[in-house]
Amino acid sequence: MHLFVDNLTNVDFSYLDYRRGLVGETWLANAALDGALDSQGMVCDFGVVKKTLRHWLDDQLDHRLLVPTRSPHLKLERNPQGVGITWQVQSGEVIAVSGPEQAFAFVEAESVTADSVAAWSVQQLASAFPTSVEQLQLSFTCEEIASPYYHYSHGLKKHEGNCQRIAHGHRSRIQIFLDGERSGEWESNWADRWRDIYLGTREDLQVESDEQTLHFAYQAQQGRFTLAIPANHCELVDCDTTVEQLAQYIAETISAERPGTEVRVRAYEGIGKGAVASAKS
Ligand SMILES: Nc1nc2c(c(=O)[nH]1)N=C([C@H](O)[C@H](O)COP(=O)(O)OP(=O)(O)OP(=O)(O)O)CN2
Repeated sequence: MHLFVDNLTNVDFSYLDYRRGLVGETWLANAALDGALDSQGMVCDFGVVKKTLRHWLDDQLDHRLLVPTRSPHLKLERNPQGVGITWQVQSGEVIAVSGPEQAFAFVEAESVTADSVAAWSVQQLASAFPTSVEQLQLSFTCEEIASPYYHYSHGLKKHEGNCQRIAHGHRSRIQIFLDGERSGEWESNWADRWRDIYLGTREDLQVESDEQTLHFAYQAQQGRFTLAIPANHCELVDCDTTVEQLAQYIAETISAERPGTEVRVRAYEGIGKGAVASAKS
């Protein structure tokens, strides 16, 4: 018998990609199980399926940096403070990240794709279900978005939860209204500007930064985090990168270019949530 659960949960994370660099991403998770019927006449109680998988996905993938451990572009070191990673991008540039172990997911694959992460997750979940479940399948899909969207990575050092991790991210739609009218042109501008971007807070910038490479570091509840990233993969902002403050930043930036226009921004963080901000200069 075959059982399925669509849209189990969504996971927000970043990953290292040879071509794109540091990519913020959001996937929806779907599950399917094969097995015989148990004494309740079920392959497995939906309550058990959803609780088990949501707990594992929230704990092991959500808000982590996914690192493909079989990639030739990776160098990985473990030290008493946690993990240090160096990643070579196709352009020849390098991204270096360090932080506590819990900020990373080490995916045994050559690259991070929806299929490789699903296959690795299924291996990790091998003993999570009763023996009556013969096979588990996971799949990850992207939210269908017909309008512009961007992928960003960031870290919120003041967040008491896992958003404090320096390199986690989202795939998010953006809606921009000028004098009440939706502007596809401005939405496309921001989707291009923030494609695979790191949004860094200026106060986290370190003195060793130069024109080529920006270095960020901070101490948060889970430990010390550092990131060195090519400057052309990064946009610096003077605020924390909560979605409230990013929506305001976008609205004010547009408003400065379009004085006298009422600018309203509806910025999403991942799927189905975000913030609205307005500006007029
Ligand atoms: N009001 C705000 N709350 C939160 C913000 C924010 O900008 N404004 N940001 C975060 C983090 O950036 C986090 O990455 C958001 O991820 P998400 O998975 O959506 O957050 P949750 O863990 O709360 O939700 P789950 O659906 O349970 O994963 C957090 N909060």
